[in-house]
Amino acid sequence: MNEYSIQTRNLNLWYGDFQALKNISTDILKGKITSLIGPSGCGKTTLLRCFNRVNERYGNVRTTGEIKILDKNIYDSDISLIELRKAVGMVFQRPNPLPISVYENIVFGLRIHSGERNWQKSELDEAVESALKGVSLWNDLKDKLQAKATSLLLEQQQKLCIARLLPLKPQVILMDEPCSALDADATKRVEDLMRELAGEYTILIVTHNMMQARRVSEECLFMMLGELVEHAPTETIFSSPKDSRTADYIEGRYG
Ligand SMILES: Nc1ncnc2c1ncn2[C@@H]1O[C@H](COP(=O)(O)OP(=O)(O)OP(=O)(O)O)[C@@H](O)[C@H]1O
Repeated sequence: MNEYSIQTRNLNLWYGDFQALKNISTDILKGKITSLIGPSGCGKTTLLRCFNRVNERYGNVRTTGEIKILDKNIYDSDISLIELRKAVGMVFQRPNPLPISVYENIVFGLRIHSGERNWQKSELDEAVESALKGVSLWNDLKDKLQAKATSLLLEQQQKLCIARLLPLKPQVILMDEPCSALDADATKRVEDLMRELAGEYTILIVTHNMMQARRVSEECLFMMLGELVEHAPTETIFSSPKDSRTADYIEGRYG
C-alpha cells in the first residue's frame, strides 16, 4: 500500500503570466497532518487548491506537471472532478455552512453526490449522527439538528464544515487557515479535533501561525516565492532547518 496520499512532480502554476508555483515535487504522508507555511503570497493556498483542482475556477490558470492522489494523476482527462472533490474535502478560513439546518448541511453532500438514489431516513439519520460524533459535536447538537447552521457558535460552525465532509469518506481534508476566525480556546479544540481525525484522514493545513504548525503537524512544508524550499518533519524544520531561508523565516526575520 502506498504510504503517500498526495505526490506532486514538477508542478507549476501560472495565473496569467505570473508563475505562482515553481516546479514543486513532494510526497505527502498518508494519515498525517502536514502544514504549509511561508511568507504571505508564497503560494500556500494556491498549492492547497491544486489538490482538489479548484484553482481552475479562475479562468486564467494554467498548470503543468503531475499530482497523484489515490495513485492517479488528477490532471488526467478521465478524472471525474466530482469524485476528486469527494475524495479531497476542503475547509476554509471562515466557516461557510449553508444557511439551512445542521441536519441538512450534513446530508447535502450525500444527496448531491448520489444521483437518483433515494436515501432512507434511517440512513441519513445514521450519517448525521456518525458525522457529528466524528467531530465531537453530537452531544452539543443532537437536540439542535433542525437549528439553522449559521446560528451556531463559530467553533461549532467550523466543526460542522468538517463534519459534512465525512459522509463522503474523503481521503484528504484540506484546511486553509481553519482557525483564523476562532479565539484561542476554540482554536485549541479544533486542533484537538484535527489530531483525532489524523490517521483516518490525511490533513493538509495552511497556517500563518508557526506555533500552530508546530503544535499540530507532524510534517511541514516551507514555501517561498512559489518554491518549495524545505519539506521535513516539523521538529526538524523548527529545530534544525537545512535551508537558511527556512531558518530566517522561523526566526521571524521576514513576514
Ligand atoms: N486568482 C488569482 N489571480 C492572480 N493572482 C493570484 C490569484 N490568487 C493568488 N494570486 C497570486 O499568487 C501568489 C500566491 O498566492 P497565494 O494566495 O497562493 O499565497 P499564500 O501563500 O496563500 O498567501 P497568504 O499567506 O497571504 O494567504 C500571490 O502573489 C497572489 O497575489
